[in-house]
Amino acid sequence: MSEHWPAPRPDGPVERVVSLPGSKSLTNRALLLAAIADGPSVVRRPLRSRDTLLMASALGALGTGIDDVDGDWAVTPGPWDRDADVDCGLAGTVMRFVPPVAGLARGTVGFDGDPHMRQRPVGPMLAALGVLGVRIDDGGRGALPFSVAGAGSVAGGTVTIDASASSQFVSALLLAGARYDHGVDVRHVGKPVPSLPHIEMTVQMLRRHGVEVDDGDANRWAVAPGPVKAVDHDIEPDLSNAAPFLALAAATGGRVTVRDWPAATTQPGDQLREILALMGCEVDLGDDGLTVTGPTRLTGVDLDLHDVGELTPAIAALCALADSPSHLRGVAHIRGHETDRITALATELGRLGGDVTERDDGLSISPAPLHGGVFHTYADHRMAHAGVILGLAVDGVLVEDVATTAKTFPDFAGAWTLAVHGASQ
Ligand SMILES: O=C(O)C1=C[C@@H](OP(=O)(O)O)[C@@H](O)[C@H](O)C1
Ligand SMILES: C=C(OP(=O)(O)O)C(=O)O
Repeated sequence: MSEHWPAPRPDGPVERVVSLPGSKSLTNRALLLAAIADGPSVVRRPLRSRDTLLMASALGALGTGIDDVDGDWAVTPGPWDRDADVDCGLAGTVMRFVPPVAGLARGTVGFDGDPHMRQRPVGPMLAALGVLGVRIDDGGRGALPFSVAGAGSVAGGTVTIDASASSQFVSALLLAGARYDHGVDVRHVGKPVPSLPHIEMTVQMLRRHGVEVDDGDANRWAVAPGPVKAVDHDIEPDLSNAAPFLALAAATGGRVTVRDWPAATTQPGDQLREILALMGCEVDLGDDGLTVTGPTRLTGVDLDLHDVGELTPAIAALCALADSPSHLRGVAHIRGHETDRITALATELGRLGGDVTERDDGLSISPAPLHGGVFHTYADHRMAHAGVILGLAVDGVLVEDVATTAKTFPDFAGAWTLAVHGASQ
């Protein structure tokens, strides 16, 4: 795979039916809950990508049995009785979800990751864990690398946290909370918590495991102490990774069906239905899956993406192809994602001729003639998605390091080429 990948450009409207790999967020929650459950269980149709393999390795290093059975993952909780090292890679879910359960291990668990992972926010969560009784050594940095001195049990209780930098701080404490002696009662104080659907996903999955969660008040989540019942999970397709494939219909005036789109889901990617409709697409959720039919011209949108920040790169790319201005707001927190996505999008869209204004909490994008060139991706899978979307409508877009998509999508370049050109290419 060359470092600068020529994004495939179709000859005309694309009509395609695609099946997509499983959800990163559902797979990593399912693995973690299976590992702290009261018996063995199976995670069916899991995503196997860098982020989920890192989660499986982390839980395996602690002492969990994770076996491949016909493509599914059979998980057997084991005695967490050893020291371990956890590589977080660039996976927020590994850096945030594993430390709270590492406190339940008997041993010292070290955490580190990719160079950029040391910049991603985790300090408020480490401080909250300290209050709950987990011993952390982070050298006062509030960032990777750090270690957790697992004592075999965690007291738990009430804690106040500013989770405005990432919803994953809250999800992480809730996922572990039932196994703490007193449960957890998490109260958020600060600017609004982003990505609330992901917290709802955590709450729903905990309830499936028989865990009692009180989320009746805004900015407060309480998990009662008790066993985490072993239950099997069927992983839905990753609806956020559906964004470029649905954009293929939107940008070419074609028609794309994503199979197995769930009728009801907590995945924030489900909001693509509403967003693409606002941009002028026809959207139909039926028995075959979700079908999006693109318009002759895309309309710009004014959107608060606070709840669905991870969709911003793909939507920004579509906005750059629209024939009226767009304003994407409410996503200051995505500056702490795989890269500073606001600056990265403004820089890279601008480099290809886009008319983009960077705001503190988002981007304004106006119609402008685009041209080819290198689209830098900053080790960010969703920047690569933005690049290939632009390449649908602009000749000569070269996506840097398309392999970075392996974070959440195995062989994305292959799947994308097939989606754009069909089986004959
Ligand atoms: O809990 C999760 O699985 C996620 C929560 C969100 O994180 P932030 O709240 O940090 O945006 C999202 O962007 C990320 O891709 C996955
Ligand atoms: C923000 C993202 O990932 P992470 O789970 O690493 O935070 C993402 O996938 O867009």
